[in-house]
Amino acid sequence: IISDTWLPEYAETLYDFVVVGGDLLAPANAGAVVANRLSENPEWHVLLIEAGPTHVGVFDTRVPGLLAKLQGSRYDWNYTTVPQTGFNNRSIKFPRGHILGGCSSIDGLFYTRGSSSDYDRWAEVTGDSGWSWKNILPYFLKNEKWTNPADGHDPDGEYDPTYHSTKGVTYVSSYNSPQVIDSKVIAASRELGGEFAYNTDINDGEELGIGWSHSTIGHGERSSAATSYLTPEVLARHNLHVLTDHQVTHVLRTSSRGGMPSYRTIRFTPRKTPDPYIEINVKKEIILSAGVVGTTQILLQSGIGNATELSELGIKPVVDLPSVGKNMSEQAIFFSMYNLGIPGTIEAVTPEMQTEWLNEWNTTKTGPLTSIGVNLIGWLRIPDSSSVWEEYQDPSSGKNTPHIEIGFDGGSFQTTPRSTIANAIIPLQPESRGSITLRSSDPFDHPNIDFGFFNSKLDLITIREGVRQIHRLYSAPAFAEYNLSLPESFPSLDDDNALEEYIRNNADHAAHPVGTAAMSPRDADWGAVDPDLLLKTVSGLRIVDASVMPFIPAGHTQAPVYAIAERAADIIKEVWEWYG
Ligand SMILES: Cc1cc2nc3c(=O)[nH]c(=O)nc-3n(C[C@H](O)[C@H](O)[C@H](O)COP(=O)(O)OP(=O)(O)OC[C@H]3O[C@@H](n4cnc5c(N)ncnc54)[C@H](O)[C@@H]3O)c2cc1C
Repeated sequence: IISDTWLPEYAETLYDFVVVGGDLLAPANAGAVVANRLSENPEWHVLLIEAGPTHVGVFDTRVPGLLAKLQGSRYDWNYTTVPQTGFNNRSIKFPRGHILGGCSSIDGLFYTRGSSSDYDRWAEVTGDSGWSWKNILPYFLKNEKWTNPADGHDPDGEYDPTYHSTKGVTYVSSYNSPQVIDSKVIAASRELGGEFAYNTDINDGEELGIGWSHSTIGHGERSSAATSYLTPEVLARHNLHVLTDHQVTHVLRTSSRGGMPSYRTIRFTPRKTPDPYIEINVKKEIILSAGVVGTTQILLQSGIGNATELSELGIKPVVDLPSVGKNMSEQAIFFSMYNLGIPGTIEAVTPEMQTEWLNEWNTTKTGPLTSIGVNLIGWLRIPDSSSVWEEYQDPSSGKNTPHIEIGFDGGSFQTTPRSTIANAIIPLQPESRGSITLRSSDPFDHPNIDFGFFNSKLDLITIREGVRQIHRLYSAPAFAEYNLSLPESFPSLDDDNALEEYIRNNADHAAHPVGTAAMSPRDADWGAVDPDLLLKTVSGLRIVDASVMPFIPAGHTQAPVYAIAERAADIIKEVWEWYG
């Protein structure tokens, strides 16, 4: 059942598991994944609680090209960061999905896994080989349902089938609608080779080079955690209840188990009228999949976190876990724009074109609105020979891990390139760390979100080097006829200080924060969860979402969250099936 009100049959059920955050066990993903997998056991009663509304009937979530309309809408939590020192004290908007499926219902649909070394590093720092690339890959495959692109082109050569699965649940495809600069980027890659060499599959654990982007799109439509894990068949299970429009405010200590405080009581309330508060007990576990912000907020409001900071806010500290909300790692993003010096390029999208594209999508689920805007991605390293490494240590997980991602947006929504090519530049493995802290003891108050951008200058330098790498690519003969130039306001590429200042004034976030409840070895005195994702020092609380990643993978985060959630579901099943 799915309901936005607390039904009598919900109140009458004694739940084995409550999952918080509608990305199904990893509501991005995560919450929806977990709720789905646990309710496969008909003996277990599972309740999934989501603060936002259902995704059913929300048209804009279905059409990939309309994703920008979701940000700032009622399907977004609409957070704002605290002033970012590294951004010359600018505060920036920070969207998060407020809807079943979490961010996967509103995100940019890029499907990237990161490099094999990212997961081998997780295994090393947690002491659990289950997180290694070799062992996590089957969970990527369990999630993925590879399908042919909407425009009918043959994706042969744009991926390696060995590393993909057609048997999972979330659709993944190669690019769905061509854009004009694609052939130029491929030609330049061939001409220059080296760091720009063509990579057949950017998701096989070896990302470096330039390759086709993959996205969570199937048959022209967004595939989210909600559409893939909360299908009508899954929602028809007698033992799965989904409660939308309700916010979890606290987890409460119920008793003790195994010498540890047992957290098996959960408190929540309707989101629109925060009254009445409902409290229920859970037989087996509470699983927090509320994302980096939601999960941190619930833990801190419940007195689980840095005891001194909580006391200062008048919250009684009950579990002193100083790592909660700390160690946050987020990538910055910066767009460099190039003007096209050829006549006849389209200046702007007209309303007529938009209507035409929407008609096409409505009738055949094809056309420009099936595009995520970026068909090719470059994954680059700052060379070992660079003077940067005289001052800084390499923050990447290994030599096969890129420092920089470059997305090429050259008029995907037009048949000829618009007069500007936009290039998204992301420092993939930032050294800077930020935090989420409470503003007050009111669970409805948005917390302080501080990404700590450019606290380490290396992240700024990484973007600066990315700007120069793009310039090298555009100097290839393939781009000569475009006669590209940087806007007049853009500083000289030779002037480090001017370039850095320009980046500080114009950078944004990439929407991929992780690490606020990071995994660490069972006996470590840092980190928030053990390698099985159980919250340290208590019984009954598990965290399954982007918060647990100890380091951000070199890419976007929804695919890693799906893999974490799938593995977590197996871990939970194994434990509780053993207990019977
Ligand atoms: C605008 C945007 C663009 C992005 N683009 C991409 C991309 O192109 N590719 C990619 O890989 N990743 C992208 N991401 C990031 C990716 O979607 C997220 O990293 C991932 O989905 C996070 O999953 P999660 O399970 O950790 O949390 P979320 O997806 O944030 O899910 C948390 C869920 O919990 C709910 N919740 C929160 N607090 C409470 C509470 N107290 N009570 C009940 N429910 C609660 C939320 O409403 C939400 O549904 C993007 C994200 C955004 C916002």
